[in-house]
Amino acid sequence: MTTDRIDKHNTLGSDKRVLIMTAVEAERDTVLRGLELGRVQAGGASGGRPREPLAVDVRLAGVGPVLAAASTAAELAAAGGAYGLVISAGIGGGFAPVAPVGSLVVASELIAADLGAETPDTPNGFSGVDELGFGSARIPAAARLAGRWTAALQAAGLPACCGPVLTLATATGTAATAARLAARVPGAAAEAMEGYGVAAAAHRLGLPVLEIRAISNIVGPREREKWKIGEALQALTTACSLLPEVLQS
Ligand SMILES: O=C(O)c1cccc(C(=O)CC[C@H]2O[C@@H](n3cnc4c(=O)[nH]cnc43)[C@H](O)[C@@H]2O)c1
Repeated sequence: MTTDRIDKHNTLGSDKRVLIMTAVEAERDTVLRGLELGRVQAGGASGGRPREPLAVDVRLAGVGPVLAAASTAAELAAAGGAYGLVISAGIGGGFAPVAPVGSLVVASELIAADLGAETPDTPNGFSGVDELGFGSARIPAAARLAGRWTAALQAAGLPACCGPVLTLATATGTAATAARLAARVPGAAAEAMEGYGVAAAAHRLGLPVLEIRAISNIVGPREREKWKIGEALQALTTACSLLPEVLQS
């Protein structure tokens, strides 16, 4: 169902656009800067076949999964089938030791980590909607594109990994919650607040989805003043500059 806009080589159909959703303006501007950098670099590269410019729209989702789903659904509806791929992009918290500050996480799965019920009689004290029989809190990313983006980041010398990215309506602020989430989702790499919402809107229409998070802080006790936002946005710029090569090669 998610392959019809991505051809057998896992490249984007030439008539399809890419929709990138960010929570806030600073992230949107960073993504736009990265895409522009990619364009300039591709123009300057010698040899090889010249590429068509990637048709990308970068839009604001707002903060949190609910706004993100509503905003993405509205963008997709307004575009009437023009999009072939949807990406949630921004900064995020990294789970130690998987994703240190300044690194990048490409989602393997986008997981609504707090969508379920507290169940004091279970080992984790929580049952997700999957266990409760109310659908799924997990949406897989477009696997080959996620792998290709991760490989491109690593080849460019950036610390990057591919793993589950958790979406939460409430950002984690204690070590206890961080430990609970890591136990709930083995291999958890990052958390943010929009990915699953963006993905739910895309998934409804059978569109493939990706999420990228540039790590500004470690998931755990809240120390907002220590977030390395500039470092994370710099990493996000580079990641987005590689996107045309990832999607079009
Ligand atoms: O203050 C700034 O300059 C600034 C620039 C860019 C982004 C921000 C944000 O505050 C973005 C909010 C956005 O960040 C995600 N996020 C980041 N760390 C975490 C976390 O540890 N847990 C959950 N979410 C996190 C989240 O997606 C927010 O929507 C500020």
